Amino acid sequence: MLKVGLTGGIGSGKSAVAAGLAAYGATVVDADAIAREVVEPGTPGLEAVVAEFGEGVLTPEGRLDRPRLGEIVFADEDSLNRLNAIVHPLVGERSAQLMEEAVSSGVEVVVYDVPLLVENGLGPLYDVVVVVDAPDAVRVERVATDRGMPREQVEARISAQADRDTRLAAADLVVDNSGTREELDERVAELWRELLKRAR
Ligand SMILES: CC(C)(COP(=O)(O)OP(=O)(O)OC[C@H]1O[C@@H](n2cnc3c(N)ncnc32)[C@H](O)[C@@H]1O)[C@@H](O)C(=O)NCCC(=O)NCCS
Ligand SMILES: Nc1ncnc2c1ncn2[C@@H]1O[C@H](COP(=O)(O)OP(=O)(O)OP(=O)(O)O)[C@@H](O)[C@H]1O
Repeated sequence: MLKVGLTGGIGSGKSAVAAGLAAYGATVVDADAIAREVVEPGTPGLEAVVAEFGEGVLTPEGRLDRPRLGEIVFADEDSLNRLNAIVHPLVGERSAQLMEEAVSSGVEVVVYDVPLLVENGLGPLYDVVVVVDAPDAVRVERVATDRGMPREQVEARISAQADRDTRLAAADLVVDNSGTREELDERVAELWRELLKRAR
């Protein structure tokens, strides 16, 4: 069994690679999805976020207003640190549980898909660290076009993350996603062959 840490900056194509690996048979644990679950209505996580940032970060329906909170925290490092201090321990705990379940299920490859692997020093927890890489300008364009996020917001998130060279320095394997989706599919097929080799 091989434990893979999969990371990449915003818009690198990390989720696309994770989906490809899942299709080949890997079990994927998704940190972004867990980070959403731990602040669902009725959770201690959401209560803690509201205690820190006020009712202004809730929608009229009482859900977390994610774009609003994003505007606040990615414009101010201190706010981002305070949000991370609430959410990251909850994500860490739930992820560890799910990773353990996946490992004991007997699957060959378990992938933890996490944007902040390098920033949070999580590399040593994995047998292999895979970095999905594309130039910053390409990432900004993809997220702005596909997700409709304002370019300045994408740029602010890039600034809040490790820079490209720092992330690449932590990689055991790099998936280049500067090209087309078809080229990415080919890279993912190669990656899967390499991971299976290392798992066996
Ligand atoms: C600020 C929030 C509400 C904005 O929500 P939104 O739906 O707009 O973005 P989403 O959560 O889907 O994240 C999209 C991408 O933004 C980047 N990003 C998110 N959180 C962070 C962070 N704390 N630091 C740097 N980049 C981040 C990542 O590349 C991520 O893949 C949300 O990102 C959040 O709660 N962040 C703190 C928790 C966290 O660090 N999550 C990341 C995985 S643990
Ligand atoms: N090779 C590619 N060519 C064009 N678009 C791509 C390519 N790879 C990914 N995309 C698109 O770019 C966007 C970002 O990709 P994806 O969501 O996989 O990135 P991510 O690294 O998971 O981002 P985030 O950190 O925001 O979760 C998506 O809309 C995706 O469909």
